[in-house]
Amino acid sequence: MSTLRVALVQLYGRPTKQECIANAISQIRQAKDRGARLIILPECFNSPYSTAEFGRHAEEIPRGETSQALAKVAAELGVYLVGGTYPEREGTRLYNTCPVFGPKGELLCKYRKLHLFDMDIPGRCTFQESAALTAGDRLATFSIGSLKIGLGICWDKRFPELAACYRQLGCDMMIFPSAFDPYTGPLHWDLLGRARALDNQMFVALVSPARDPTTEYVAYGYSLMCDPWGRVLCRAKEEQELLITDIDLKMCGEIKQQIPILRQKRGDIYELKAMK
Ligand SMILES: O=C(O)CCC(=O)C(=O)O
Repeated sequence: MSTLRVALVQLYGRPTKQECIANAISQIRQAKDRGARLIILPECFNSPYSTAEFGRHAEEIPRGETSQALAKVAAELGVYLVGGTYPEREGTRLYNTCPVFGPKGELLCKYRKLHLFDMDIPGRCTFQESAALTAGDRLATFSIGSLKIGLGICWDKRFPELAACYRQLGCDMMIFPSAFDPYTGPLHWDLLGRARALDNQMFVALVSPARDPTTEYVAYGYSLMCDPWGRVLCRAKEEQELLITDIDLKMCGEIKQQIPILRQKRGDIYELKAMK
């Protein structure tokens, strides 16, 4: 496999969970029709992005209705499906979780957001995910052929150590289902995606909900894919959009030869270690 066709599915929220799922599935089918093998949904795609709503929308993963619907469509279409994120319930705890389904509908892995989004920019954006959610406690990867992919969620991309740990584990791509806001979006979205890609010489996909000014939390939009050179390969606008891109996997090996920074790390002076 030297190229991989990837779909970044930027979705509007819908009034009910069932309508959100139906909208996602219709876009997933279109992505498959356009040849995508890896399909990625945005953060919190089946629920309003609101600490007051997470509990009402939460479900067990993979037993809940969203996971069942995604597993079914992944198996029917034979695709790799990164199920964006949705609120997960386990016992009394809630998590912001990204499940990944394989082409047989199997759950390949699930990742729970490690760094919770607690931001306070007065008059611009205040959000306290930690008031409702528990943070995850481990990394998660899956592979498509020889391509190893690491998962993070939105705020996680602000932590360069996380992407660097995935790099150490051999990942050549990171996927961040995300939902930046219209204040930090223009300032940091591209920059963080490009920086994580360039630092680690990997592809980086950021997938956002579409922008809807009528919702309590307004998402930025502008889903994008960066290549290992730190270039933006493709970028959505603000509306719902299905973004399809072919990534050239040879690029990962080439840049590592040409700019061999990963081999030049000074393990005798500093060290980075993934604990789990
Ligand atoms: O990092 C930001 O500016 C926004 C983060 C966010 O929206 C999230 O983690 O869901």
